[in-house]
Amino acid sequence: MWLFPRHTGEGVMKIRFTKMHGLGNDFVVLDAISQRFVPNPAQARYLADRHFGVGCDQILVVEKATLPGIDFRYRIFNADGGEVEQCGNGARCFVRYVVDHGLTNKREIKVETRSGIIAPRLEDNGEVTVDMGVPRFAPNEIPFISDSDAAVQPLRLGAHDIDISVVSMGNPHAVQVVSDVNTAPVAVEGAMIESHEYFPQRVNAGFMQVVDRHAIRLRVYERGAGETLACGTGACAAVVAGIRRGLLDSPVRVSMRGGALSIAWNGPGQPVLMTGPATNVFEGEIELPEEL
Ligand SMILES: N[C@@H](CCC[C@H](N)C(=O)O)C(=O)O
Repeated sequence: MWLFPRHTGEGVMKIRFTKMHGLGNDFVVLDAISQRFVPNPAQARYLADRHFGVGCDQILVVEKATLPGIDFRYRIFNADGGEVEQCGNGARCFVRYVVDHGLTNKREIKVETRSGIIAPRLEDNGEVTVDMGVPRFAPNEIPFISDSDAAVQPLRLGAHDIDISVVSMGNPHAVQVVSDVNTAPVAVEGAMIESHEYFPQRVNAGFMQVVDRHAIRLRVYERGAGETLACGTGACAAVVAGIRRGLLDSPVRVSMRGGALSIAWNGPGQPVLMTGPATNVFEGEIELPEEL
């Protein structure tokens, strides 16, 4: 059985792309301004496939803005083909992409995403700082089935309860504190939390180890992608959860398997600032069967 249609030479589309990563969370970036292409779910899965396609955790699509005073719109598709609201590591790569490809000469850019406007800035040292917006805790904004927006809430997982903090960074996160990220049951529990019935749009599951009041270690089982080497919105959500729980003080260094981010948050009603690198890997062209 073929997992994907064979390439017959007929009905084939060629798509230009750039492969990038933010701390090992990797992306296929598409310029949908010059080549007018936005992947459908099957095409997104094909591009993301690490055996048949290019391979990535998410696909980022760069488009013209639709709102006045905004520079670009960018869209995010998980490896499972689903379109999502926000991506922290993606936001940093997006900025490097539009600057490096000469699509803008600004270093501070306003970008439309599915969950609102974000404001990334390319720093002199090549890192990118992103104003990721104000975190939300109301259950209907996650969405999470609960009548409480308490900083810690129980969640039934199989035969036991875990304590989670739910945070929306535009996209949904459930963060738990663990004693050691290396031994945390990320694959098994992460998958159970991701598709828990109390999260009707599924959720990203974070496992945070507090090192001291300004440092954590973090692993994230991402909705629609599985465990990634780093998750920008996951880092923001974990720091916000840790500060709300009285465990952390801003700024916090978040160490993940792919590297570290700096996250700052001054409390409720304030935006979260994320700073970290964005890396170009290579440029390429891939043939996409039209029947996908
Ligand atoms: N890797 C991202 C988050 C991508 C989206 C996420 N999987 C979701 O479904 O919400 C990041 O760096 O934030």
